[in-house]
Amino acid sequence: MEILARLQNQANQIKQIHLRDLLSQRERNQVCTANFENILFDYSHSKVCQTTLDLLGEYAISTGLFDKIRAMYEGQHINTTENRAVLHVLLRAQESQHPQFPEVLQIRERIKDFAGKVRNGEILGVTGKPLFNILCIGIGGSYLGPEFVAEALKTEPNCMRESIGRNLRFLANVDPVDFLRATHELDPEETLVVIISKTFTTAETMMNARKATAWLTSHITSHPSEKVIEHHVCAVSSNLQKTKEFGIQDERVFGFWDWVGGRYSVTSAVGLVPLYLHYGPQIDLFLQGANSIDRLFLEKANLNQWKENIPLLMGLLGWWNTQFLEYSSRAVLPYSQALVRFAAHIQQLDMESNGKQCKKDGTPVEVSGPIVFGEPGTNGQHSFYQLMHQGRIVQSEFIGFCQSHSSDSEAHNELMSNFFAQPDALALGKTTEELRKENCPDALVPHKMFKGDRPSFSLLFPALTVNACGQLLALYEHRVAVEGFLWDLNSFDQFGVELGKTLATKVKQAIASETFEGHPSENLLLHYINHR
Ligand SMILES: O=P(O)(O)OC[C@H]1O[C@H](O)[C@H](O)[C@@H](O)[C@@H]1O
Repeated sequence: MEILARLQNQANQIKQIHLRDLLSQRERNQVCTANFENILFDYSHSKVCQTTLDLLGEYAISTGLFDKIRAMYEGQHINTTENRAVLHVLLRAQESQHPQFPEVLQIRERIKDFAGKVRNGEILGVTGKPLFNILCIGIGGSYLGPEFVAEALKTEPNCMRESIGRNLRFLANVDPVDFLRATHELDPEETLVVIISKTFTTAETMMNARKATAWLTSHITSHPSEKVIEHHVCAVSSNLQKTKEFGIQDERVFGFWDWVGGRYSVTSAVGLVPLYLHYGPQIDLFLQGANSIDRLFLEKANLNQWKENIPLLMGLLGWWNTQFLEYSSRAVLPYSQALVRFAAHIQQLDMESNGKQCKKDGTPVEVSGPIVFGEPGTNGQHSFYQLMHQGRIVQSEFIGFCQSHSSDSEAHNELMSNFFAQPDALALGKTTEELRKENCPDALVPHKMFKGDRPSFSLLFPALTVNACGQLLALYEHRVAVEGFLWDLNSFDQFGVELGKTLATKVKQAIASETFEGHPSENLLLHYINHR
């Protein structure tokens, strides 16, 4: 029988076996783990057994998954619709034969040198003040990843020390309110604006960039505006022509390459410029962490070792859950307030990569990437976990840390007790018999029972160090790639974001001329004009 049919058979069978029963098999549970540098990946709470794993491995081989992974690292143009390589792994490589690697190192060194000089006061604002504030302007991939990392490291003890007296702000939304919030109480004389845009044409970013330069030059009037921009603005982009046109000197522009996709650009200058400016050389460890997972992912992409390859397992399980068990949504649940912006980054990474309608060859797909959402625990428990326990079945991904950034071990234990309890509650549920034993009134039994059988996996790290933050990033980048490879999608383009942008331009013209007759949104537009 064809492998896909056998997987389908296996899915039909395992759907009949409650997770309670799967979890009662201690030997099975012990097999359902992988460990790398003391990161424990435990997928015993997923709907898989030994046979499922064997079939998933067989499918991975038959579909050329390992070759696809190697092709990515080799720089083959796997982003076929844009004819580009996908080489974000090169950005954190320690060594490489790739012809562009010297350039990668050179930019990295330039960023570190520039950041070091800003931090030690060698580079000052135009009026001679230190540049304590970094205002990053960018959106989508030029914003979400850097913000997740900046937040994750805010309370990491070394980073906390390195960033005393400094401010790192992000401005993404074209909503003028975001501008007000991002610049609130910032002294322009002490502010360095970093304009981050791969294309340097994104409407929101360009509008905010123009506003920010106007904000700087209107406040700092002691010097000509070109001088103010020269001292207070730098850029990250792969479009050096556009940065020049904007008036930014080349030595203040940190480039990257078309083989770095926006949502995969955290370890390019997109993330490195803000992060080195704010946290200093600590960020070396972030790159090392990402690199350690890159090596794991590549080195164990083979027949004998794939069960030790955590990102590959995460991808296989995600694909299995979505394609065969038909769970259409996924919750990313870090038990760490420091990861407050992690889910936002993963939403873009996952949904922009794998939310696709056709395969690489253009044939339509019925199922592709799931809906992704998330929130740190325990906050999420008091919000949407109700649905996860008694409503729809959501593939849940728990991320926890043995040690906290804080020395309050009592509160950390409290947090982590929830991290351990929730996957059990989802999987085991609570039966009517159990409720009756507790003398639950009959009328309440249907409301209080939990069917259970809801799958999850858990990633347990020793601590949210700078290194671990890089590891976490790379784990998710590669799991998304694996799922895309299994579906045979191009996970590296994003044509689905274009139509809305085009229509917005037309609406802007309609608003300017106040002509909406026959417009599909005529009702709303008229209301807007009348009430603005
Ligand atoms: O970095 P930029 O060129 O400004 O692009 C910013 C973002 O906008 C686009 O619309 C895409 O949806 C994202 O993938 C991209 O990261």
